[in-house]
Amino acid sequence: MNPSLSKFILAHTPSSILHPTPTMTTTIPLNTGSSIPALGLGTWQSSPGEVKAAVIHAIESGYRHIDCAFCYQNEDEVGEALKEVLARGIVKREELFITSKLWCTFHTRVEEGLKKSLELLGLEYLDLYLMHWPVPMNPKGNHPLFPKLPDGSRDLDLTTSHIQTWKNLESLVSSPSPKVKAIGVANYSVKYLTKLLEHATIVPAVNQIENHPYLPQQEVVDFCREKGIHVTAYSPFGSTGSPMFKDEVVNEVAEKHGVKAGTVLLSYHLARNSSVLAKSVTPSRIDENRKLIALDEDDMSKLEGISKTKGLTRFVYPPFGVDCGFPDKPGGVDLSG
Ligand SMILES: NC(=O)C1=CN([C@@H]2O[C@H](COP(=O)(O)OP(=O)(O)OC[C@H]3O[C@@H](n4cnc5c(N)ncnc54)[C@H](OP(=O)(O)O)[C@@H]3O)[C@@H](O)[C@H]2O)C=CC1
Ligand SMILES: O=C[C@H](O)[C@@H](O)[C@@H](O)[C@H](O)C(=O)O
Repeated sequence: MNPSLSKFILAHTPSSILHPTPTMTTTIPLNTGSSIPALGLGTWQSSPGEVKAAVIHAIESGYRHIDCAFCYQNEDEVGEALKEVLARGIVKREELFITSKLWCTFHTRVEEGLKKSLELLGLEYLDLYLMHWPVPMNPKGNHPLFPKLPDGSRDLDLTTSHIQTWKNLESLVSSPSPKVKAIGVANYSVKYLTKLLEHATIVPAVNQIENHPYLPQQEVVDFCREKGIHVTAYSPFGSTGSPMFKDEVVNEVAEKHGVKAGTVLLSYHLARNSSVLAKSVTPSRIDENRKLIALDEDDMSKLEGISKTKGLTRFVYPPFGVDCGFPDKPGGVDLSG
């Protein structure tokens, strides 16, 4: 079949048909011909000393997708966990989907950034490498990850553009023996994606964004769908302390199905044909988060109604001082290109 026709059909097929009974190992196609497991374990703010056990527990209990990043400063421990599960034969490398991300101070050093993450994780290749934010920061500033200017603001590298960074990421894929199976972006708005696509040779496989009923980002999700870019949702519970577990509407939908609030918050993304990342270092919660259900149209319209009534809440927005193009966060320097 003509590839653009099959892309069109996929993009317009309701996810209830694509995933009638979603499970944590349901996979969703990427524009690379590969696919991504619907549920991934998040590792941001998973403390060293806790994250190794969390990753081992998750893989033992069936997770196959782990979301990592150099700036989480725990990739060495995630690597220890991967080494152990692979050595014990619990999984084979090719059964895992491992993502890492290029940090902002590495935009001009893409190969070095990748090499560092691969070394820390003890891997030969990544399944997905993302540009963490479209925001280059000074690689020679007063801190290797979070450089600041004397006034306390983040030390941006205004001589570099996220578009050039993308070109450098593209070279990773076209190198003779690529160490990344796919490249993508994170925290991209429609504005930044539009600029990127004007110059891209490779369409990003994934855009990883904050996404949940308090921040549906429907315009980004629709744009990505139209362009064949898979969306991965982060902070599905509202990040640290899982504030959205208390939401009345979420609990109403959960009660209807006889499940916990977390199941509804995770399943919401499956119904949108997105994958989702849930972070926990608590074994019982890692287990609990495996449960996914098929939500119906009525559930989805209730969940969609939350932000219409309460307005939008974005839980993760670092103080870059940059206008990333999100309508709910105007102001700051425009780096879209
Ligand atoms: N690309 C990007 O810029 C970003 C990517 N991400 C990725 O997405 C992942 C998920 O997002 P994150 O912001 O961490 O937040 P989440 O929305 O996944 O929430 C994590 C919080 O929820 C708690 N929790 C998890 N499961 C349960 C449960 N079943 N019951 C009660 N509480 C629970 C965790 O506690 P505990 O661990 O103590 O159990 C933790 O406090 C990140 O870890 C990271 O991998 C996140 C933010 C930005
Ligand atoms: O992935 C998680 C988030 O993007 C996180 O990496 C940033 O919020 C970072 O802590 C920052 O302050 O810039």
